[in-house]
Amino acid sequence: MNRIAILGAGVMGGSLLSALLRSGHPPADLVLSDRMVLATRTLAEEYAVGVAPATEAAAGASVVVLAVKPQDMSGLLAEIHESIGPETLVISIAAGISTEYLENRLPANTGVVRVMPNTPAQVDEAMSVLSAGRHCTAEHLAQAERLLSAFGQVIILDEKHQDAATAISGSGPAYIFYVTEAMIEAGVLLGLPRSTATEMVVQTLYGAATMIRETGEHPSILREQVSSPGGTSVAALRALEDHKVRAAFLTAIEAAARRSHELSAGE
Ligand SMILES: NC(=O)C1=CN([C@@H]2O[C@H](COP(=O)(O)OP(=O)(O)OC[C@H]3O[C@@H](n4cnc5c(N)ncnc54)[C@H](OP(=O)(O)O)[C@@H]3O)[C@@H](O)[C@H]2O)C=CC1
Ligand SMILES: O=C(O)[C@@H]1CCC=N1
Repeated sequence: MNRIAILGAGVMGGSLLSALLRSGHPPADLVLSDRMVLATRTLAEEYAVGVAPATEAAAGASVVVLAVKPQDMSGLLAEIHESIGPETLVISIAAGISTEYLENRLPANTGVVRVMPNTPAQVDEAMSVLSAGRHCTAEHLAQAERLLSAFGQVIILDEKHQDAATAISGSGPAYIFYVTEAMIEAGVLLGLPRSTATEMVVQTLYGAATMIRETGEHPSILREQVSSPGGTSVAALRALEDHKVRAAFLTAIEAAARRSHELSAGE
């Protein structure tokens, strides 16, 4: 039995579903469940996968992916408790929800892996950070790693780092999209057509990210290469320093990690 049940068919559940299909999982091995029955049916029809109530989906699965909001997790765990078999691997992608929280609400000795993925899973460029629960075997962890590395990079970390991972890579795409919006807006302010500004910004982000990855250079070296003495870049960077943009990023990412920690307490 290789069935994977995805419980929660929202943004992330849908992203994981499409990523798993692209990576070669047969549609017959995937089943989706969500309390929004109509939306689930639409998604299931689009991808030709099965749809079932959470209890039924979980009962027939070797891997159960929990993709509901942290605030909905305890209700879902109560619902599926009886459906989790001794061999079932439970993978949770919920921000802030610890493996201990999950283990305390699942049958004794259930293998649990906590994962923080991100939406670039939609384009096979996810960053997924995995942490093993107490009863997770080496085979469980390898299984989770295989599943997630099909649509991006995987790092295995001690669970104490999950709030940081959530703040950096889980929420990270939101910060990058925000910076992208701001740069496009600046282009429009300078009189460029929006579509032209968008093309310039997107290619610049893509090129800069590719340079960081391919050169292996520290970003500060790459930034210095752009900053000609007495030139335009250094004038802009001074304005960013004046507006404390670096400090704003530190504060913002600390706030995200704090929020992840609060979610673990059910707040
Ligand atoms: N979005 C992101 O970038 C990332 C999200 N995550 C995590 O993924 C999880 C899902 O987030 P996201 O996809 O954004 O949220 P969404 O709200 O888009 O999706 C969650 C879905 O689960 C449904 N749901 C709630 N309770 C149940 C239940 N008991 N049974 C079945 N379905 C249920 C919700 O229904 P309803 O709409 O009625 O509430 C909703 O459709 C969260 O825990 C989040 O922390 C992790 C990494 C990145
Ligand atoms: O904003 C959130 O809570 C989720 C978790 C990480 C990304 N999105």
